[in-house]
Amino acid sequence: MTVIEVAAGLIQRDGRYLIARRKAGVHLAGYWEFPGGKREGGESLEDCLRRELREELNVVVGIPLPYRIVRHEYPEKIVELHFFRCVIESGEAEALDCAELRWVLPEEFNQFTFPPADAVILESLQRDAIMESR
Ligand SMILES: Nc1nc2c([nH]c(=O)n2[C@@H]2O[C@H](COP(=O)(O)OP(=O)(O)OP(=O)(O)O)[C@@H](O)[C@H]2O)c(=O)[nH]1
Ligand SMILES: [Mg+2]
Repeated sequence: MTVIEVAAGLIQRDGRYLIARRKAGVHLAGYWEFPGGKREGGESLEDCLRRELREELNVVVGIPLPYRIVRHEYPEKIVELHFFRCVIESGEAEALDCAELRWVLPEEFNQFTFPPADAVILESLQRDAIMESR
């Protein structure tokens, strides 16, 4: 099975992260996720992320900082998710290509259903928040 490369943004503001709910009719419909999408030919992962965030949210982000890479096998596909930390440089996020948007604290992540691949990232961000509050 071919591996699908995806770039996803951990967009932080005032201790909260921007999460998006996937639209009906797509892979993992209704799940909450970190905005982003598939890399297109010739594009770097950073360029991919910035394009996806423009398309999905109509925002421009500053230089994305690599956070973690997670490879996950779904029954129908293998994804390699490249998570980047970033902040919005201009624009206010709009739900252009998702069902709903929320700014949430790491301690609230458990109230939302994320794709199984995201579990390690959610735990990691929760740990970071605890460390930063010390
Ligand atoms: N964006 C994003 N995708 C994720 C996350 N976790 C996860 O398993 N995925 C999976 O990675 C793939 C990302 O593709 P996508 O559907 O966002 O791709 P895209 O924006 O390019 O849309 P497209 O399907 O219209 O080309 C999906 O199969 C999705 O289920 C996540 O936190 N963020
Ligand atoms: Mg997407």
